[in-house]
Amino acid sequence: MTRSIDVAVVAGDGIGPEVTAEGLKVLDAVLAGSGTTVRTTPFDLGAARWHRTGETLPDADLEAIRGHDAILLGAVGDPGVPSGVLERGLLLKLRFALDHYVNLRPSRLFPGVATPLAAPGEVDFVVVREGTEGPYVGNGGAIRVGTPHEVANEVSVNTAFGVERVVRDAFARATARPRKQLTLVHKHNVLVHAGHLWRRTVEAVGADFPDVTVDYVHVDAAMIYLVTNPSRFDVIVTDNLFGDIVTDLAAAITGGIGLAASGNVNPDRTTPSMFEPVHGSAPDIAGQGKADPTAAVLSVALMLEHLGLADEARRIETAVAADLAARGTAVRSTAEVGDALAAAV
Ligand SMILES: NC(=O)C1=CN([C@@H]2O[C@H](COP(=O)(O)OP(=O)(O)OC[C@H]3O[C@@H](n4cnc5c(N)ncnc54)[C@H](O)[C@@H]3O)[C@@H](O)[C@H]2O)C=CC1
Ligand SMILES: CC(C)CC(=O)C(=O)O
Ligand SMILES: [Mg+2]
Repeated sequence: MTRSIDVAVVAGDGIGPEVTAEGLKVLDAVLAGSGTTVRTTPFDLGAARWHRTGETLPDADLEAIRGHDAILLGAVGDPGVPSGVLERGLLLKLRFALDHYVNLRPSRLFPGVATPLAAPGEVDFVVVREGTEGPYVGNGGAIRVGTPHEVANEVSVNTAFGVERVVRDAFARATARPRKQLTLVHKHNVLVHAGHLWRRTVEAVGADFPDVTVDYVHVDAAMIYLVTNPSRFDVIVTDNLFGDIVTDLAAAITGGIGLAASGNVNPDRTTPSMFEPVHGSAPDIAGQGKADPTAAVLSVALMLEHLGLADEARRIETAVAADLAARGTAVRSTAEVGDALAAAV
């Protein structure tokens, strides 16, 4: 029986459209002849739309996106748009409105990939970053702006409901992995209110997962271990801000930000989940055909896995692994990498 999947595409800004084009190329190639067809709908959202109309994510677009099976996003953010307008008004609005409470960010050091680490060992962990709360909710404000007496607050919101559901998801992932180990990363020695909620929640939920070994690392020390002993991590669960920071370092130690994929997942499947590279719009290299599209391609694999197309996801990962192993020091354009991966799947 033929199956059809409907993907909303928000290519966005900077290198977003460049890497997304390669992701879609590989998506088409991997589904060719598979019995699954894909229909993609591009959404004109990002800096160009904002410049033209002043809009970031109007309700009509959000509702149209909601009707798809999944979303593929490139990146948003542009030097010509005030910082935060697109990041909050488009990207975070999508994550919050669609209740993407699990921000899934796998980190794996593929064979043959250069790492800045002296002794990496085997690196294969996943960060389960909370996606709808923390300091990113916009619970803040400023007074006396621009004066020497300015006061600016950005309050981190952590609800028992929100922490419990993401912690439970992280435990479920840990229990399904061979090592069955979960590390809570936080800063409960200082952030005692939020930190203790996270700690108590991990303790309580852990009782339902007796086969999972649990430990705790303060976020500052986690930065040490990610560099000195990343093999110690299997599943990391953490809040929205810490997870954002941890996963850029995780990318850097596993071959660079151009390889790091992510999923903004609604595990309850009441809304379409959204898949995107961990990186941003990289205005410093935009338009030069230099961006590595591998992160976007691996994000397509995460999307296929989420949609129940595990074989196709594995084929993409296998193609990426082979491509990375063969890369050496050759410099290839964005399209050359995409073409090679599309041919390989
Ligand atoms: N998910 C999203 O849409 C995100 C958007 N942003 C936005 O992107 C803009 C730029 O932010 P930055 O802090 O510079 O982060 P960035 O991730 O865009 O770039 C950081 C560094 O990584 C490099 N880089 C990024 N992606 C690459 C790729 N695929 N291949 C090779 N090199 C790559 C860039 O050239 C730059 O040197 C800002 O407007 C920011 O708010 C940042 C992070 C995530
Ligand atoms: C631009 C931020 C809202 C997002 C970000 O840096 C991320 O999700 O990694
Ligand atoms: Mg980030």
